Amino acid sequence: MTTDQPVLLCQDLSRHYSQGSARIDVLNKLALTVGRGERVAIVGTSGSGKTTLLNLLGGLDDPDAGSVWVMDKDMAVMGESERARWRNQHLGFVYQFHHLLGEFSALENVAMPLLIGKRPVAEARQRATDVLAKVGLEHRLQHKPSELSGGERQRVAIARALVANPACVLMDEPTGNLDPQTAETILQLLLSLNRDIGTSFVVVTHDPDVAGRMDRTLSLTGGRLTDVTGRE
Ligand SMILES: Nc1ncnc2c1ncn2[C@@H]1O[C@H](COP(=O)(O)OP(=O)(O)OP(=O)(O)O)[C@@H](O)[C@H]1O
Repeated sequence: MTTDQPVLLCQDLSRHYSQGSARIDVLNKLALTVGRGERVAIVGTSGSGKTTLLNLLGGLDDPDAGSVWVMDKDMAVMGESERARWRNQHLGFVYQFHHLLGEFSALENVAMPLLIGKRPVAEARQRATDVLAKVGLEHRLQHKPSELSGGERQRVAIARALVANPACVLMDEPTGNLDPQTAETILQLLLSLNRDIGTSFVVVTHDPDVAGRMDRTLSLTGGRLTDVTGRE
């Protein structure tokens, strides 16, 4: 394994949906390479296929054709459980509806990926405590999601995405539905984690400010990605 190996690599990725007799070709031979520590924004109009792409990258859905490589492995050739393990080990997810488990505390939610990965309970709890402190929630460890604010829940979701030290975090509008100040705090936090740990990001966003703080902006149009970074 070389150090310049991409963390994510897609080739010829295609996905369509059928609606009655109609066929919607959402992704059409799409290509994407995300390097180690690279921050990539994905933008596109509503319905252009951003969620479809994110689901394929995360292995939550299968392409009609083409491949998704995570680190040095082709997701298509893995069995279901091996793929789940690989994903758990190398990818983190921050989706809009953060899917925190309502009956568990912030600490338990964040420790969950490590426990699923069969790490010892004491180690998982310690690591979850440390990561929650990093996102400024050391005083909210025992709160359940319903006892947290929207911004706090989003920070718990980020802590959970980062707890296993993934190579890459896939994010869908990580600052959506947050007030500007909380959004800025969360963005700063993500950028500092990228700087300190070298975690790569793939961020789907409608927010030009978020996109502008990534290394590259790719626009999803006609089922493919085009670089629209356009910096001076
Ligand atoms: N399960 C499905 N069955 C049929 N069509 C679908 C299905 N899921 C998505 N689509 C269609 O595929 C297209 C892409 O959807 P997708 O959710 O990926 O878009 P998006 O870019 O994430 O949109 P938004 O910004 O509005 O969230 C849309 O036209 C949508 O209607």
